[in-house]
Amino acid sequence: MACSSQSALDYVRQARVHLVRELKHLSVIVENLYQRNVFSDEEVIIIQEEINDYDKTRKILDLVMRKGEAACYEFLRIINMTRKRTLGTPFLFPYNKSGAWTETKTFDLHHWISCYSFKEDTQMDINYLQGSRPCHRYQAKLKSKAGRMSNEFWKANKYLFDDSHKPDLSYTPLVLDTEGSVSTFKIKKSKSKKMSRPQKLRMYLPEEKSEISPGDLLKTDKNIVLVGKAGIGKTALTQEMLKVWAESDSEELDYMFYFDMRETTSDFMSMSLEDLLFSVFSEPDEGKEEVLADMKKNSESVTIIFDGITDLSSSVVRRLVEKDLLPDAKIIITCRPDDEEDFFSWDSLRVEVKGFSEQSIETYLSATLGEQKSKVWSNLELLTLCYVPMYAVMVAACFSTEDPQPCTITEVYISIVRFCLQTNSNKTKTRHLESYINSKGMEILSLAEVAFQATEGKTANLTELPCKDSSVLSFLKPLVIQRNFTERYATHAFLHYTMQEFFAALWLLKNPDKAKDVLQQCLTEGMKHMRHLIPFMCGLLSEKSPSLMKCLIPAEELKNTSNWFFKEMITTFSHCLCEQDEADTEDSGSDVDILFLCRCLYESQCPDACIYLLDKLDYCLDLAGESLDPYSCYAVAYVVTQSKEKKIQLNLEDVMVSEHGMRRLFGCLKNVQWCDPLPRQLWKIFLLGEGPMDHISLLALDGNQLHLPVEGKRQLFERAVKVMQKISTKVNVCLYWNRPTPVCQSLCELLLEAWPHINSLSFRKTYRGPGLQDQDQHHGSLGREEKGLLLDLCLKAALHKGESFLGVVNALFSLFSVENDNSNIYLDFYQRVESERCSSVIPKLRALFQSVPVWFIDLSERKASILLEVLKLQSEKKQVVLTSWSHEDSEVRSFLQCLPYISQLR
Ligand SMILES: Nc1ncnc2c1ncn2[C@@H]1O[C@H](COP(=O)(O)OP(=O)(O)OP(=O)(O)O)[C@@H](O)[C@H]1O
Repeated sequence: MACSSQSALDYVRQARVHLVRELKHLSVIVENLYQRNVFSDEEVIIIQEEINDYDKTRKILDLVMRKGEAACYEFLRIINMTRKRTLGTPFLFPYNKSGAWTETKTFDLHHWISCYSFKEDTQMDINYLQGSRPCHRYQAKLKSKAGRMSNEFWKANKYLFDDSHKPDLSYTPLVLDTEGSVSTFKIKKSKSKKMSRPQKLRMYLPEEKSEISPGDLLKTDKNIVLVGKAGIGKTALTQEMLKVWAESDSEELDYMFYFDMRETTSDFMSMSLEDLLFSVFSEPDEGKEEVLADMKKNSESVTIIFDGITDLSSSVVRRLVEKDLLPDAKIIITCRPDDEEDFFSWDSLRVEVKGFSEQSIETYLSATLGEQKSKVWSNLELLTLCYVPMYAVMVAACFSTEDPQPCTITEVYISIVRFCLQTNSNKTKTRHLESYINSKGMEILSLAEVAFQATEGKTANLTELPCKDSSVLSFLKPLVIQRNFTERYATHAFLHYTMQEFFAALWLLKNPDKAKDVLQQCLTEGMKHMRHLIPFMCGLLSEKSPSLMKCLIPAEELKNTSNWFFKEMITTFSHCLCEQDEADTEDSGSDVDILFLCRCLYESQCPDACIYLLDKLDYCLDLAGESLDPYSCYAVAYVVTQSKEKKIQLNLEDVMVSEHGMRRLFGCLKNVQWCDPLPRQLWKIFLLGEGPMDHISLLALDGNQLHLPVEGKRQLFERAVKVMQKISTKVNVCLYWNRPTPVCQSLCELLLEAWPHINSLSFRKTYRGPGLQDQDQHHGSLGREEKGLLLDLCLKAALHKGESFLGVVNALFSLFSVENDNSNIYLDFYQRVESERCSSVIPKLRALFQSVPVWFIDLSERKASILLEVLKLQSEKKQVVLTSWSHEDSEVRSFLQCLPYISQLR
């Protein structure tokens, strides 16, 4: 290696003979030398006047060497920084396998320049021109076009979102698989045990194996085939590559072109390279020939993207792909799996675009929906549907609108179908879409038919493809099924199973005679999966649905079907619900429950059908034990809200609801009977729910009352304390006993901590004890349980509350409304202290008992010895009123011992 003290002049001189032969892009070298003030204007002219490149090179070298050491050093720097262009392609063979220089006649200028040891100087930041000015200007033009195209691509779908919720759409990482071969589209017939529906749906989510970014793909110098299903993100990926390139600040002179083959294929047929690059994409503002020549000479600096290629019928595209034109250019093509065949033998990197991983779906939904994300996130069907980015856009767009516009699941699917058709009809304007759907009616309905047959046959593989129309194919992906080692067959499947169910429902509406059978099938063990078609049928029958249906099935036919369908469905399913109730089995096998019916009716948006169902259910919706995602809450709230004249009885025992769902349910509570145990159920849901809940609204709903059971999870009571501490007004606490039991420790702790925030305490018993009715016991005499609770609390206060004990006990007495009867409760308290052997607190009781002016005692019920102990504790004699007498001698004797402490006896 040369050392830094090495003379630049000598270094150039030694290589002069090779440089004269090899140097390329002389204009670049001259321009850089001129910029660095090595050459003057006159010298540049002198060089340009030389006739051929050989003479030009000699002139440059001679002039530089004549100018001495500094000029040669500058020359070497320029060669070093522009070596890719000025030294041409490097030779590899002068080195042996271990990298040592071998005797050879060829002098490698790349090696030569890399051996010169440059000073650690500031020139690193200087921009050296890599090509002529027109080339650099053209590169800048292409970069600005690439940036613009990418921006326009991401903006194009913004119109789908509500004006108030327009998100900034941008690239979200896609799962890119470079390991798979064509066979990744194969699926093996699994003999493993049956999977549940959630398991099956989760299978759609691709797993991220190794993260590959668009930037990584740009860096590889291989050609690339991006293969993926319709709407999976191939164009988005190429647009992101354009953006990354446009924003890169590398000094390299390179060029990038993008062609949307769906838009331009027909024009490409007989085009020249120049026309393709300059006329179709972008024309240089100056030096057209020079730019084209530069690209031809340095074809490794050209990248061309052909997006959505279906064949190689255009000769210019074929010649580029086959390396007949621009042999070192990097060609990137995107195609759907069906069209990949033409590129099997192409020397390229195959990248399968697999869509969004679960993580990316979350990122995408957070970016587009923010907090509203939970509406989609909690619904596995919709969540897994979003692995196809084109579907994710529509899901996000549908849910981006806030209430009062309800969005049913069917509406989301209809929007997706319309969006796919629009994209596939070569971006037909929305206003032309209707006629496009009309013209494709046959194809769409034939797809619906195969969807129905497959669903009925419990398979996702479509036995036969209805047609090869692209509008139909955009919902499908090709599959190769491996029957055994030797046998395979090609088929198709929907991009998502729920899409198949949607189309199957569509077919049923075209063939309503079959719908009755399907309703019956839903109730059988073997065919219960058919129930997933019913909500879609209801949604498609809805008069509010966007106009997909009217393009496919005459409105009259739909009306005829809806006239009987909802009633038939409710009768069939509610009958099955009654049978379940009678059999009282948890698992009837049909999986049709009230929640399912509510979902169907929400999809239908049909108030009459809701009333029909409520009537069948006696206006009672029992949702006990259900887990209600936000969508289910929308559905329940919708059904309840339809009952304007009669209030609904709602059972929410042990129901799980998210905060978002709760907000929905709140809206319908005015139509619900507000009585036990609903308030307690709601408080339980609120306090045990995840995420922040709107406690203020719940308190406001019911006279500032907080309802709590006397037994429950610790978290329930801990959160209740926090709620009470947070709000400024005191709350009215209502405690529920649903069996005769002491209250749990956590409740005691709550009351001892939160009593300053409690305005009143009331008690309700929801059990029927001997001689007891359902009770609502407010102030007044205490029942056994309440008294037990009060004494527990007083004892705990005595044990743990130190100085503040008196204040706490008095506050508790007043909360339990026992002022008028206090002497009895004091005796009870003393008795409890003794029985618990807490003698250490007895001295504390003196101050408490001091305030009692008269002691009342019923000797038929209480031992006189207790009175004696209590009287002894006090420093002065007290009045005693004896309300009943004991006939036991020992009691009489005990009482006589009290006399010295009594001032007056009545
Ligand atoms: N990585 C991504 N990040 C965010 N949105 C994406 C992404 N990929 C795709 N999308 C969204 O999905 C829509 C469809 O994607 P795209 O056009 O890239 O699909 P495609 O694979 O090229 O489909 P086709 O085969 O029909 O051409 C895009 O308009 C874009 O809104």
